[in-house]
Amino acid sequence: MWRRVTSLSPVISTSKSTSFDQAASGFKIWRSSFSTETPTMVKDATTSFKERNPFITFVLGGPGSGKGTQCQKIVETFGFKHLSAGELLRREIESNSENWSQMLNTIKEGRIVPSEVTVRLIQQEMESSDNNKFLIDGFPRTEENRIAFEQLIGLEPNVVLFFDCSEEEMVKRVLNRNQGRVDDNIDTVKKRLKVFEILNLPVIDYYSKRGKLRKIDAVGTEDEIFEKVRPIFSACGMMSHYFAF
Ligand SMILES: Nc1ncnc2c1ncn2[C@@H]1O[C@H](COP(=O)(O)OP(=O)(O)OP(=O)(O)O)[C@@H](O)[C@H]1O
Ligand SMILES: O=c1ccn([C@@H]2O[C@H](COP(=O)(O)O)[C@@H](O)[C@H]2O)c(=O)[nH]1
Ligand SMILES: [Mg+2]
Repeated sequence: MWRRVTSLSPVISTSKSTSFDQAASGFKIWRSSFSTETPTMVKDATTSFKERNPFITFVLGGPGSGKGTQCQKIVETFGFKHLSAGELLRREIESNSENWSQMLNTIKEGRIVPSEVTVRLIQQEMESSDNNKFLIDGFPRTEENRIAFEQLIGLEPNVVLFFDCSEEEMVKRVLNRNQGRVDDNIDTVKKRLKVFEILNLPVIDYYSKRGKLRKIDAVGTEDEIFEKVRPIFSACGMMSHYFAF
């Protein structure tokens, strides 16, 4: 049986932040006496995650479109916390957690793990992080995932990135990835592409209609693509995204 999601639990966290974060958060803010540039946010123990007013970015795109690669660059440049849903599931499998074999089979077949499992893992990581800016990579995969996140976490993303890549290029990248992933083979990739088209494109369409989608042409070098991502997160870009929602 799949486990159910636990309720939101209060956490205490401390984080370095930019002035943007301060403006965007409901945290009590104070300046460290050691630095005039690095304000520290102190969170009340009773404050729920939602009240932290986090900045949430969903990062979507087909298998091999470069989500993880670009997230790494966003982390280095803008200091986000990167949460890859697929990576969280792979960690669960490696730690032999409950249902690990069902999860492994699901991933091998390119299917989608039940929402309550994935949302619980994302929730735990977000709540225990002292960062308040999140990149949620490879999630939501389905409309059901999206609704589960919104209902359980009580928040919507501030912005949604979509790395738009041709199938031919995605297949080439996945088959060359060479990281030992059980789903990096031609049979599973074909299934993942189908699942992406049928289940993930409606999510992308939903956010497009909500004005939250930032579509990026993901063909080119990693650096070329990052130059298209950068303005979205530059100080002005983030402010306008934040206040637009
Ligand atoms: N712009 C690019 N050009 C060529 N290769 C790239 C580019 N971006 C990423 N890659 C390579 O393609 C492979 C897939 O990239 P990455 O792991 O970032 O994709 P992903 O979208 O996270 O895929 P998945 O959904 O399967 O996790 C990696 O080996 C990566 O080094
Ligand atoms: O929200 C999610 C994210 C991922 N999965 C499963 O994991 C694999 C790999 O995901 P990547 O994002 O490509 O690392 C994916 O094909 C799904 O089987 C999931 O079920 N739900
Ligand atoms: Mg990835």
